[in-house]
Amino acid sequence: MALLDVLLEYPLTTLFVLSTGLLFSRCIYHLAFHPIAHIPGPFLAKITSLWLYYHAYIGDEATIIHKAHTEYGPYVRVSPNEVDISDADAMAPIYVSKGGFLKAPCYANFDIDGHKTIFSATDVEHRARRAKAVVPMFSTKSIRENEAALYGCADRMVDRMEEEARTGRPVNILNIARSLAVDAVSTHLFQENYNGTSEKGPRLSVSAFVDAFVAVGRFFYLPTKVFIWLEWTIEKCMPDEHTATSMEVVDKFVDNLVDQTPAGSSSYPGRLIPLVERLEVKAQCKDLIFAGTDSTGMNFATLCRQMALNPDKYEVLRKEILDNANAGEKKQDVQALPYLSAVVRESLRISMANPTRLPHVVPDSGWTFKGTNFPAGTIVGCSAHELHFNEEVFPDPFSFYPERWLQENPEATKAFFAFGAGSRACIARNLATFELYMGAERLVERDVLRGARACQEKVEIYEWFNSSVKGEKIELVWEKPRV
Ligand code: HEM
Repeated sequence: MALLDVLLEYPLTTLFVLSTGLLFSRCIYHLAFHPIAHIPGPFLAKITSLWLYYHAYIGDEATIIHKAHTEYGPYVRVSPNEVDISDADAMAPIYVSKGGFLKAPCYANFDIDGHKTIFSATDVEHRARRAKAVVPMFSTKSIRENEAALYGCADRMVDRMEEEARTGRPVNILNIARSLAVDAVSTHLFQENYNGTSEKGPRLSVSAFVDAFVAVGRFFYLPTKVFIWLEWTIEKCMPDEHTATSMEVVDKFVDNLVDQTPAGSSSYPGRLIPLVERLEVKAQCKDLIFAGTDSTGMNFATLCRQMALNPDKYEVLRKEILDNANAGEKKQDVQALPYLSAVVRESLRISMANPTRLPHVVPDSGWTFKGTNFPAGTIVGCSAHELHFNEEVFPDPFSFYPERWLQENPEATKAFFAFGAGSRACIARNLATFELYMGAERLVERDVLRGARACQEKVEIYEWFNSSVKGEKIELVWEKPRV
């Protein structure tokens, strides 16, 4: 009774002592008794998820986790219940075998307008119904049948780059690469060209919309309820005119597209209309505009920048492409050209369009990997940053060196993670790869990159789920403007 009297007499002190005690015992639990207490990691990451939230927010997640791997080895506990694995052998069990582990619940933070998308859905059945309807559009056959329209997009992109190069001012090739990407996605999947390549402004009309989704990556790991609340607060307290305008432009494009698409049409929205309500079809289309514009844009801009930085490699590529163009009956499909293939792969390896972990959940049966136990419910994953910059597999990993792909190299092939892996790997990898090949082919054929110089010494990024280029520019300048 006496203790109770003391506690009631000093309520604030009591509250403080109780909450400190609770917090302390929670830390002890996470450090010593949690089912993954045996996995090493930074002290703060072991006791609280705030460590991961913070590094995701400031955009140095991949770098800081890399440092932790050098200290702790291939498994790093990055939050009380989450492990980052820097071993390519882990890709098969996590992402591939028997459909792989399920995506982690935090993918719900990428839902659009309250709808689960093909990308964000964690439920296999939910995703499968929608994906089955649209997956034929991503086949090589379907892309080949639409080749002429897609090359039209590439030609307009080259015209635009040539026109901007002539000004003698720095040219934001990220903007131009994004315009190719949005045109290719809309032309092929929506059967309606967004026409980004014909825009004249310094920033593509779709860019602020895309960047707003990219910025969701800052909060990727937050519990979804917290995320929704935070997003709402940011929108209300810090409205951004650019983003609002861009959202409106994209909404209008998608509204018209979906409202005018008849059920049974062979386009992407037409295939979804019989299955789900139109509001969801619109959300699925917006998801493609985001996913398709951002990653392909970043990769194509990286390819152009690397060609400008490496004139000797550019000459090798140009010779291969011109020889092929003049080969008459022996002309090969561009995707069979070895040096171009190596340039595309190396750009995908080095671009860091998606640098961080793709988190999945260990199933009820638990998982033992190379003698280490990961209990059911643990979130595990690999990242492109760890796999692509592993110097044992890719010597001098930060250098652009297409030649590393010219010889058979099973270790490098195994570690290639640009599109993820397994059943949830990028649904559009054929389309994205085709865009990179045809864009490069057309640019090099017309010799547009000759004389281009990279303006930035280094392209710095926020290491979010989809990386964001600091300053939103990757610039080249043509010192002797092309005539
Ligand atoms: C070079 C360009 C691209 C790269 C590097 C890329 C990368 C990725 C990666 C890493 C994933 C796996 C994400 C995860 O498991 O969490 C993914 C999934 C996805 N991507 Fe891409 N992507 C590219 C282009 C595209 C394009 C052009 C589109 C749409 C037109 C697209 C649509 C999607 C969708 C819908 C998913 C979810 C697939 C699923 O979960 O079933 N991507 N992409």
